[in-house]
Amino acid sequence: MPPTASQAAPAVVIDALSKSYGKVRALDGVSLALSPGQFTALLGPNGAGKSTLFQILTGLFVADSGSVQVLGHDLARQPTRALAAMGIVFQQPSLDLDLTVEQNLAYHAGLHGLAGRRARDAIAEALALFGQEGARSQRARTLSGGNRRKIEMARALMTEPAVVLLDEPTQGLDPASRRDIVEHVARLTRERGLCVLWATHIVSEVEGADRVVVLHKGRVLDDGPPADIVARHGGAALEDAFLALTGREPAGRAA
Ligand SMILES: Nc1ncnc2c1ncn2[C@@H]1O[C@H](COP(=O)(O)OP(=O)(O)OP(=O)(O)O)[C@@H](O)[C@H]1O
Repeated sequence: MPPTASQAAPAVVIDALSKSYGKVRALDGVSLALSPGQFTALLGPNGAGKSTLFQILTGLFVADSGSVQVLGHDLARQPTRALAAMGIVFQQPSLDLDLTVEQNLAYHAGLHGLAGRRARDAIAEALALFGQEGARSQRARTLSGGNRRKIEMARALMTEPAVVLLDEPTQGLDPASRRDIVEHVARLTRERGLCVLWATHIVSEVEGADRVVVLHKGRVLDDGPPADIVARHGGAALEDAFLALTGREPAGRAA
């Protein structure tokens, strides 16, 4: 029997990570271990530190202190190996809208040393994961916002990463597209044993996550399955617990 997410060795270990911008402490001693096969939501309001954590995990920023290990590779000492294990979907859309979907993915494949038939196969497989085979020859500009996001996710998965980081990946999408994308990624997490970290401030999209890490003012305030967080902090739903944790009472409870 394969190990469950909680039994498997962590794919990512974040230890006591801190980062300040001048006097603003964006991350204050954040520690997390992320498991394969687990969809972890990093839930925090604006300014919580989510993007700062992602920028450190993706090697764009260096932490003031603390460490990150990805599949046992230290991000500071072995960045190439650590980064090679990760697929990333950035908060800002990043497709070249004047290129076709295939050209966008082929460019990314080339950056990862995939060419010729291997690249074509990887592109076809990645597009199929998100039901986007038919978009292959279309210019990215002609796709809906939701489908552009799916192409970015296909691109992130094309190199078969063990770890997938998504920073507010549903920004600007309508509720139906958001739900569709969350369900897609949750299914792939289970089927492929991915280690997924999904940052968002939208509570409703992560109610079905395996685990929710609540980040506020650079600190982890709670961490666990959504039902456990709700039970610990009261209220009827994750949103109530989130508002209580981050110091903003649910509207119904305001005096
Ligand atoms: N480049 C920067 N220079 C100065 N302060 C910054 C910089 N980037 C972020 N901050 C500050 O660091 C804190 C954490 O910001 P960060 O963008 O990481 O949060 P976030 O949770 O991603 O927010 P959002 O949901 O709004 O994107 C905030 O107080 C923010 O104003």
